[in-house]
Parts: sequence; structure tokens; C-alpha cells
Amino acid sequence: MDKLLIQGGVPLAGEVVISGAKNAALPILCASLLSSETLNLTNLPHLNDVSTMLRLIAQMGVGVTLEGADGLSLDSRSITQPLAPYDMVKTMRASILVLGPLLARCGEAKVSLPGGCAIGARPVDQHIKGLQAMGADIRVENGYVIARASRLKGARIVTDMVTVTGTENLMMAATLAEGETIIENAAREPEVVDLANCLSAMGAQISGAGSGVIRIQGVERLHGATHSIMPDRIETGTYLCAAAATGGEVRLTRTSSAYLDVVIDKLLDAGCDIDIERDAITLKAPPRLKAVSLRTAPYPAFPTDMQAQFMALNCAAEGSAIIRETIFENRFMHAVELIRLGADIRIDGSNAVVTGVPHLNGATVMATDLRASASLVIAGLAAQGETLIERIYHLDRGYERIEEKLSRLGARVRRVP
Ligand SMILES: CC(=O)N[C@H]1[C@@H](OP(=O)(O)OP(=O)(O)OC[C@H]2O[C@@H](n3ccc(=O)[nH]c3=O)[C@H](O)[C@@H]2O)O[C@H](CO)[C@@H](O)[C@@H]1O
Ligand SMILES: C=C(OP(=O)(O)O)C(=O)O
Repeated sequence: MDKLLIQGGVPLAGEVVISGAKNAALPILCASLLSSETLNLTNLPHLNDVSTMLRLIAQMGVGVTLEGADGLSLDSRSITQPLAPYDMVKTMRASILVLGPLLARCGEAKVSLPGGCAIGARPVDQHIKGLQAMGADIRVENGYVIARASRLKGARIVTDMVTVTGTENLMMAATLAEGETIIENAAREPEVVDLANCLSAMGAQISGAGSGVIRIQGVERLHGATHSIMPDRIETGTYLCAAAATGGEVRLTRTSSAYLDVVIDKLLDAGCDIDIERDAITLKAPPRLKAVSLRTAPYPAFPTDMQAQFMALNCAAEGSAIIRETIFENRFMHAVELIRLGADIRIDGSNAVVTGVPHLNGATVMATDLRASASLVIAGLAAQGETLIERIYHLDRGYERIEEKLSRLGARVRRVP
């Protein structure tokens, strides 16, 4: 199993290109199942989750042709088996996103309950409840969601909580349903909007994406389209944090600050200088960061996927801060590993109190999930001495060529067996 070896203490400097967003690419790959015509995508990130999703839809019969450095064409003219087997979905939460499209297009689906980051129980009851409201007959048996519907019918769905993939699954299913579907309490995440833009380019009738109420007027069929995946706001935020933690100065290109308002505000509060261009962001760190408190919540509030990285920032900042996680019940697993690097963190339920220490010291630590891994990379880059991060396969799920991008910024980091 690969590990990452980091010699810390080098301020990051230079420019790095941000990749397409994992959490937009994954639902959009599933959207290809909705049409028998070709979907062409660009700015697709090279990530293990993307490869897993491509393998999953390919075994259903989708023809996948790579085009250029980051392009792809998907030919779903025949779906031979509407099945997502356990072995292919156990590593990835987003695999549940094939359920809505398969049911809408094929009238049946058998999808294993998904795996993914162990940051909470993460049930899929809202996905199931919404599809049932649209007339699907669904049972959960032997770890599989087994669903049938002759043709889904439009419905008014109010989800119990804001769910990102739940909103995406129901929105995709509704594009081919008979009549209008209204999703209330919908997720407003930018990745939901990117998916809606792709579906609209395929001929779907969607309004309200990006607000709490999405309306979808079902159509008979969707057609082919071309779509460019939005930049990854979480990868962007992660590199901003890495620059901030190391006292560096970096310029991130092919990205946008548009979806990062709260993250950028927190970095300003921490004392960073930030310059925003149309498709680039430059951050210059202060000599020492100030600790910043935050509370995660659905978009447009502070993203849970940036919580771990900010905990790493606070570890060697001046003062103390409270981090409150409200989305997932088990998303502080990085704290014990950060403590191994010398951090002062106290966990009390969904709150973590971080008191800045003068500096962190390198140690061997274990990555437990994707963003926890990112926080350990940030802490390792900022720490004095050598940090060895074990189980970095989590990082490869969501960060494209991370050691290459960091090395380009001057970091002393390499992958070791
Ligand atoms: C592939 C993808 O886009 N993943 C993102 C997506 O995950 P994901 O879509 O899985 O997260 P959700 O928004 O669904 O989860 C929010 C909360 O609702 C709960 N819940 C959700 C659905 C359901 O049917 N029942 C239920 O109880 C979850 O356990 C969690 O506590 O949004 C999360 C929250 O921004 C991000 O951290 C993930 O990176
Ligand atoms: C939690 C994440 O991913 P997933 O939902 O795919 O587990 C993430 O991207 O931080």
C-alpha cells in the first residue's frame, strides 16, 4: 500500500492547475445512462473514483472512449444489465447515483448499498423515499436496493434533510418521468447546478437548480450533449489551505472563487491576502495564521469537505478555535492523527476545540478518509521534519496527481511503497 513521505517546513510557492470536480463528474457520468445518444465530457479529473464509476457503467453496457487529455465520450445506446454489484461500489458512495438513471431509463435497477468514506452511517433512505413517491416499487434485500417502475411519475418530494446525492438522484430520475416533479429542501451545492446544466444540455426541463426548490418537467427522451465539468472547489480550497499553512504564496488557475465565498472569508480571517481573478486565485500567507472557528452546513455555508483542512490550519495558528461539524457524525477521525503531530485538539461530541501550538513535528500517521488525508498532507507540509502518511489510497480517490502538483509548488513530497 502506497505511503506519502513529506519533508515539512517548505513554504509552497508557484502556480498549479486545478482539475475538474470529482463531485460533479461522478453524477454527470451517471447522467449518461439516461440517454441512448452520446454524451461528450471535458475537464474530467483523473481520479480513482472516476475510474471506478467508468468501470461500473461500462459493465452495464456503456461504451467509454477517452478523448485527449481530459475528455471522454459515453455511448449508452444499449444498457445490457442495470446492475451495480457490491464489488464495484464498495469503495464509493457516489455509486448510488446510478439508481435513479437506471430506473428511469430501464424500468429496473439492482444497486448494492454503497461504501465510501466512513464518516458516518450515510443511509440512502431519502433516495428510496423520493423514488417511491415517483411510483417505484423498491425493496432492500441482501444489501441491494432492488427497484422497478414501468414509468416513473412526477411527484412533490420533500427530503427530511438536505442531501446532495439524494437531490441529484431524484433530479436525474425525474427528467424522464411523466409530468412534473418538485424537489423541496433540495441541495443547493454548485455540483447539483453543474449536473442540472448537463441534463439541460441533454434536453431536460429543469428550473430552480441552485435554490432549495427544483422543478423538473419530465420529457420522453434525452439526447446527446457536450459538457465541461466545473472546477473542483474542494481541491481549490485544499491547495489554498496548504499554501496558508506553510506560509507560502500560490496562484491556482483554471478555477473560480465563485463557490468558495465562505472558505475565502475564513482564510482572510486567518490573516491571508487573497487576490481573485476571473479564473485564478492567488493566496499569500501571513507570517503566522490566526485560528478561525467554523461550523459546517449545507451550501452556501461552510463545506464539510473543507473541515479537516481547516482543522490542520488551526493546529499551529495563534489562538484557539471551535470547529463544529453538523453534517456527518463521524468526521473528526483526522484529529487523533493531527495530535500525533503535536496538535492540541479536544473533541466534545460534534465540536472540536483546537488550540494552536508554536509548530507541529513530523510523525507517522494514518489516513482514514479522503479529506482527513488532505488535512494530514497539509499538516505534514507545515510540520518540522518528516511525516509519513499511510493508506493514501483515499487521497487518490479525490486528488489528481497530488504529489506532482505539490512538488511543482516546491514541496518535498514523494510516494513510497
Ligand atoms: C459524491 C458526493 O457528492 N459526495 C458529497 C455528498 O455526499 P452525500 O450526498 O453522500 O451526502 P448527503 O448530502 O447525502 O448527506 C448529508 C447528511 O444526510 C444524511 N442522509 C443523506 C441521504 C439519505 O438518504 N439519508 C440521510 O440520512 C447523511 O448521512 C448525512 O448526515 O455531499 C456531502 C455533504 O456535502 C459531501 O461531504 C460529499 O463529498
Ligand atoms: C466525502 C467525500 O466523498 P464521498 O461522498 O464520495 O465519500 C468527499 O468528497 O469528501
